[in-house]
Amino acid sequence: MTRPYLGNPKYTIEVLQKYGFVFQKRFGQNFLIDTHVLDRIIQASEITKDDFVLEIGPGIGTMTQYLADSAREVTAVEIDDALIPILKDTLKEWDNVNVIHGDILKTDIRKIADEKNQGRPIKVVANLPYYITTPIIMGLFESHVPVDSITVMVQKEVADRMQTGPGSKDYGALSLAVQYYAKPEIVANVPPNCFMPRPKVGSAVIRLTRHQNPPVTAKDEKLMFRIIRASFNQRRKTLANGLKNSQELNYTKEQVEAAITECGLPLNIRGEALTLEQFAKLSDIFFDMK
Ligand SMILES: C[S@@+](CC[C@H](N)C(=O)[O-])C[C@H]1O[C@@H](n2cnc3c(N)ncnc32)[C@H](O)[C@@H]1O
Repeated sequence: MTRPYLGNPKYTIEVLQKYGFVFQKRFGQNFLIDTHVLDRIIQASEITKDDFVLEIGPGIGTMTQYLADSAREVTAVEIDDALIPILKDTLKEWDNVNVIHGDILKTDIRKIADEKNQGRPIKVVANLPYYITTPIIMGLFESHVPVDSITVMVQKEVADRMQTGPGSKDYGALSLAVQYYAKPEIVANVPPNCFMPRPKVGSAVIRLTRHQNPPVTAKDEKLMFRIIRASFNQRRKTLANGLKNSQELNYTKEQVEAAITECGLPLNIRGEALTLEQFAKLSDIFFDMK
């Protein structure tokens, strides 16, 4: 039989009306209603029939249907109680989908990867709830869950921040953190009319392909990220001032200035001018001072 695919405004409205569904702003609910965008996400994620896919926030199951067609198996984690019976209905024709009712930030993703994919790297695909984009992505990287790639719809501005390099106004702690763990590539810009309801901001699909090994090695990864955060905390200040005034670090003015000089950088340089390599070098200098 022909499966009842969602992914266009007519079927989406039919499902919403059938269940009397009310959108919850607090859950960042903007459902995709454009088949071209769905095709582009599936294509960019390069899913094959060997892959296990984790979807975050399936909504009414629109993208889940596409993922289930392409992947070996899909697990989708959805927080909203009201969507669980809807997903049961819209996904009933697919036997390779498992829906977990819960909060992704409290979900043991490593356990899912172990049970469903024997601990091998999984693919993550999602139209993310924008209010928790950064904790979701950083949580996936920092917890060292085996992940091959993350292909996600995010706010356009956030996608730009993830992809950009030194010197740009968008460059910051998020750019460096993402680029330490993965290679970012914006694969589509998506206007508000591709969603129901329409978000107030533009969106973009970004693919983050996990590095086998980070592009730089720092003696203490956590220290390097504390230094990065401190450097961007006060954007208009120099790197030296950011580091001196940081609550997270505990270095004297003399130590900070000595480290910056040893790194071969001028004392008036700003954090946004440094590459990941330079932050790693600076972090090692501080590490050796202890
Ligand atoms: C932007 S919508 C995407 C819905 C669907 N994937 C689509 O593209 O049409 C985000 C989804 O994430 C769900 N969500 C929000 N916060 C969540 C959380 N903490 N854990 C799991 N799902 C969440 C929302 O209820 C919603 O279904």
